[in-house]
Amino acid sequence: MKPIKRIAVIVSGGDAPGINSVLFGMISKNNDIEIYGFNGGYDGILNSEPIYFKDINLRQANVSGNSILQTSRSAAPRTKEGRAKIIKRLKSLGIDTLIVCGGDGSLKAAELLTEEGMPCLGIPLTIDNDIYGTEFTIGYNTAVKRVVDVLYNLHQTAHNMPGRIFMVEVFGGKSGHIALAGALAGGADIVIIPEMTRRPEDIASRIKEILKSKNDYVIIVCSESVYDTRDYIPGDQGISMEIGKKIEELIGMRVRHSVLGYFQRGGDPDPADSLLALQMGSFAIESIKNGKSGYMVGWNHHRCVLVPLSKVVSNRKELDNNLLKIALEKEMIIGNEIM
Ligand SMILES: Nc1ncnc2c1ncn2[C@@H]1O[C@H](COP(=O)(O)OP(=O)(O)OP(=O)(O)O)[C@@H](O)[C@H]1O
Ligand SMILES: O=P(O)(O)OC[C@H]1O[C@](O)(CO)[C@@H](O)[C@@H]1O
Repeated sequence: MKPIKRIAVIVSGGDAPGINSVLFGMISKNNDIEIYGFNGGYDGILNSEPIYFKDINLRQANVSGNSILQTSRSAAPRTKEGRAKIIKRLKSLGIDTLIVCGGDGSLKAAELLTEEGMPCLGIPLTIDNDIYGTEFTIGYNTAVKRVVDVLYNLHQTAHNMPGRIFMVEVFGGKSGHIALAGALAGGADIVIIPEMTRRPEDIASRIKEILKSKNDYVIIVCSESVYDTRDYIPGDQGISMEIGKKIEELIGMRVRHSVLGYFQRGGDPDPADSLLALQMGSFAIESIKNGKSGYMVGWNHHRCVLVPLSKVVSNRKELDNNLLKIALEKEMIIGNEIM
């Protein structure tokens, strides 16, 4: 087997806390391998010069959410011609393997590049946690913590001025992982997620029930993508306002809103994400040394594993069953699973 000398790393799609820790994990195993990075995702391969990582003090950067490598959404990998340009550029620099840190779209591109002649390895990095083959994605735990921090504060103002209804809209793309975990950990009363149906009438009657029995307040967590009349477009915000309006009409009470938005994606990583990222970065290098490509590094049963990229991109990740069961038992979800 030909010894691997040069690896390039990119971050692609939405950023997530923990990028620097992935790099830190890679460098500590650097031995006989040169590691380069490109700023700006797939576009960066075409438009920028590689950065050699040995020159950078990663120890300090490890704890920061201000990433050494910037990310982007780019058009190039979506066409065969674009991918051919990316492969040509990487080969001209003598790169043996490309490591792609990103979400499902980025990993799809990595799968296609591998098929077309550029060996790639994927690392699941997205706050949404919506990637098949891994229990957690890098950035997810930090994003859930952001939601929970807000809910803790909300409980206090809600307690101080009782009798009110609060609605918090959270990120998560087309999945409800952040909303479900955030709502449970943050003690919300109701959670609205894209995987389950939600009739405003049912939500309204549950709100009335809670206000009557507890006599204090109601906190609702709503996923950003729960549109019924059209498809969700990444970055869309405001569906909670629409649902809130319907609830107001049904109950005759005001719904008070907070749309969390990008605040959930920025900031320093929590230790859980730093440690996950460090291990995935280190494992990726180890795997490349063992001649692996065409895989994603996943996290299952407390350890890193390799999952074929083809499997990752052709399957949908289910919600955590235990969390879903608890939310249903507590009547935080009023609806049925969407098939
Ligand atoms: N079907 C596809 N084929 C080829 N390349 C793709 C495809 N989908 C996405 N990509 C590439 O991956 C990049 C990132 O994809 P996308 O914007 O969907 O984010 P992501 O990686 O899914 O992360 P996140 O959902 O967390 O933002 C795109 O800008 C594009 O370059
Ligand atoms: O930064 P953009 O392109 O507006 O995308 C926002 C989307 O990206 C994500 O943060 C995932 O990276 C989603 O949670 C969110 O809907």
